[in-house]
Amino acid sequence: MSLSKKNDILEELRNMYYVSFMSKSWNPSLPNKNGIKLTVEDLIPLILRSVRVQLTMQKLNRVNRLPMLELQSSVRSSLEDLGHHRNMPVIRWVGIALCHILKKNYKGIIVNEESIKRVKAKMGSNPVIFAPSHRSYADFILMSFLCFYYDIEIPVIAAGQDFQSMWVMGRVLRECCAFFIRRTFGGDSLYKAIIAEYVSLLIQFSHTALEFFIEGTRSRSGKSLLPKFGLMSMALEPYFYGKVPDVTIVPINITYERCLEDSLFSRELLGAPKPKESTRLLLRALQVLRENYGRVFVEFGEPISVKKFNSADIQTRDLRVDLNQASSFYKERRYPGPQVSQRVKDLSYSVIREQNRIMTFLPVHIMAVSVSLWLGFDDNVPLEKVETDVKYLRNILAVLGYSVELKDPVEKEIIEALKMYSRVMYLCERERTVKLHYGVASTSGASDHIRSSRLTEQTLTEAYPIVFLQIYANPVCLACIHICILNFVMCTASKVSEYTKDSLFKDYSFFRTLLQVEFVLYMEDTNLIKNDFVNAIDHMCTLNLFFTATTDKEAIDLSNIEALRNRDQEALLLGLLHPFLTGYALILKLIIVMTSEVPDHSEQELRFHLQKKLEDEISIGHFIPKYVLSMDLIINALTAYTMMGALQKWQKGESMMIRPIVSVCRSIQQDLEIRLVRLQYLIEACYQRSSFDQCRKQKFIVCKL
Ligand SMILES: CCCCCCCCCCCCCCCC(=O)SCCNC(=O)CCNC(=O)[C@H](O)C(C)(C)COP(=O)(O)OP(=O)(O)OC[C@H]1O[C@@H](n2cnc3c(N)ncnc32)[C@H](O)[C@@H]1OP(=O)(O)O
Ligand SMILES: O=C(CO)COP(=O)(O)O
Repeated sequence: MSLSKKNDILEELRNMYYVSFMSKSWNPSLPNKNGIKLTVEDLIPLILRSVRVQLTMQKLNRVNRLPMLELQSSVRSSLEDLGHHRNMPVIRWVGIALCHILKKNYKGIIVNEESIKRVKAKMGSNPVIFAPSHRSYADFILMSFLCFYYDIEIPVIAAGQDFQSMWVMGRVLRECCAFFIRRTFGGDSLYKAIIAEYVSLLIQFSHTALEFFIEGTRSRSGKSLLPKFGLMSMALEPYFYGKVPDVTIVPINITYERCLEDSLFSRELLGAPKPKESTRLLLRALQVLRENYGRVFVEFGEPISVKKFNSADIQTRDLRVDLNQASSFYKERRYPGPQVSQRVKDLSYSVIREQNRIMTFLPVHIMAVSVSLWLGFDDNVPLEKVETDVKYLRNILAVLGYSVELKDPVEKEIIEALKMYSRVMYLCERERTVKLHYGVASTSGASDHIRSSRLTEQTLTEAYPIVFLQIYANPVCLACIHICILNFVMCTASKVSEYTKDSLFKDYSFFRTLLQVEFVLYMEDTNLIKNDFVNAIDHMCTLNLFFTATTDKEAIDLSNIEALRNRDQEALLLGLLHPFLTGYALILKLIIVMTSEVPDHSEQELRFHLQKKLEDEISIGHFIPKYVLSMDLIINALTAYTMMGALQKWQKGESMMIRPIVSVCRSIQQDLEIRLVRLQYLIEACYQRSSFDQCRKQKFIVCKL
């Protein structure tokens, strides 16, 4: 439970006139006092004259025979098109509309003020990057709104180009400090040079913060996504060129009690395409936003000084180069180079870790874990069972150091949360059980959208509420991932008592590697991996799961193993991994079968093929969580298997092709499957013992993988 001072800014706004709040006289603090106000008009001449853009234009002129004047005017016009403005009257008007929308749809916007104060105290002497988590469109709106509220200059924000084409809104966003970038730069060297220079100049000379979403897109699954390195690398270039003394990166976490896009995300995970950004859709969405979206929690993380981060390594001094060498650096494309690239990677993963460390947990996250797990056995989950699980998980999250907003009596909180999600789950008062509403997929205002998925109507009907719930359970999996892996390894080992610290570490590392994409687990820092392992063991000692503390650092104490086992907690932790490991094992099996007939597939085609095949597996009646149908899980598994050398990818024309390396696939399969059968057996045993007796029980069939 967090002791920090939390302020509900909506409570204050409710007692104010929006117009007077938004028209207050405003003297914001400047993230970088050495900088100046910069908009696109100031930047255009600097970018045109820059060594980088000049050299790129000269090359295009030489190689492609494009006239210099034409190139210059194309740079100017694309900059006029993509660049940001800071139009205070527009920001204030947008703010007035926002006050109304936020007040209408949210119960509270709860901000850890201490965390903002800490960040403000560290700001001022060098460039600042705001790096929020990205789970909703509401993220960037809230960020700018909070900056206004807490008197911090509005940040300049990197927005995807798709927003630019929105009628009127594209213009409005630009006036509110957004600049637009393509989602991917491909081989367009001039475009890349323009954006790199734009970002570099902002970092060097702007007095405001640069904000961007390091994940590059909203996570549909509630978990983090792998970081993108492109923008981070550009933003840190001035530091590595010695043009700025330091850069401060501020990781930020925004947690929603109910995410505006949860229905949409559930449909997208089941294979429906993302609707294109448009003002018409936005207005329609605003009209239908009549539900209660609960509270939002905002936490600013510990600011990361890039200089300090780097000085942890003795070679850092070599990484920074003399400004006078810039021209030869651009010519020879020596930035970033392998060492800087590694540092950018390390930093980017650290940002995601910090965003996750400061997550807030709400009743819905915790109860979603319990309901999702037991729904695999029965359509009715006893309220009493959910309550016990919620108490266990609350304790686990608190031991892991997370902020948990869940008071006693727990039952009351669960019932309140159920009301907020009444579209997908409800309390059956008579039986005192939690049930799901099936069939909501096509009645939730977008039947055509979900039908564009390739799955059958029946599958969609059944899978939609489960995928919806899993989006809320997923942050808990992310938070508990290290103890989940250790618990899984211990529970499913053939001879637990024979484990040494080394052999345990080996198995932990194997499953960490398998889940590295799913849970953004960094694999390139051996110290970090060891630390995570040791901390997980400590946490398990505190939770009385398997281990007791020992004075010998290299040993683990397994002497008391049976006495320590708490089967209910074990089952919950196993349940957290169940959908992922089942999905990964099935995907591997299906790939081997499919590719024995046709060895090469395009990645795109393979994803949809796999989703259809997984649907068949589910329909045969095996005990398989329906979340395995999630496109996010399928894509993550394919990426992880590629990283592990089980799949080989290559470009063929426009398509990315995939082929399995069967021997590697089989060896992973062996390690995975035997343990999975044990996992399912253990969860079932827990189900049989627990308080489900009053409910109808279905025959449990262990999934044949
Ligand atoms: C009062 C209230 C008012 C309210 C008022 C409302 C406010 C209203 C504001 C609106 C605001 C809207 C806000 C929308 C929010 C989005 O739209 S979020 C989506 C847009 N933002 C982002 O995507 C940011 C993160 N993305 C990136 O960083 C991506 O890398 C990029 C830059 C988009 C490019 O992506 P990509 O082409 O897929 O490439 P990627 O793999 O990342 O790598 C690109 C380059 O990085 C290099 N690279 C790769 N790895 C490394 C490494 N480790 N180290 C260094 N370099 C590396 C590669 O070498 C490559 O370079 P080249 O080889 O091409 O030279
Ligand atoms: O990233 C975005 C900015 O909010 C929007 O695009 P996505 O739909 O890819 O999340």
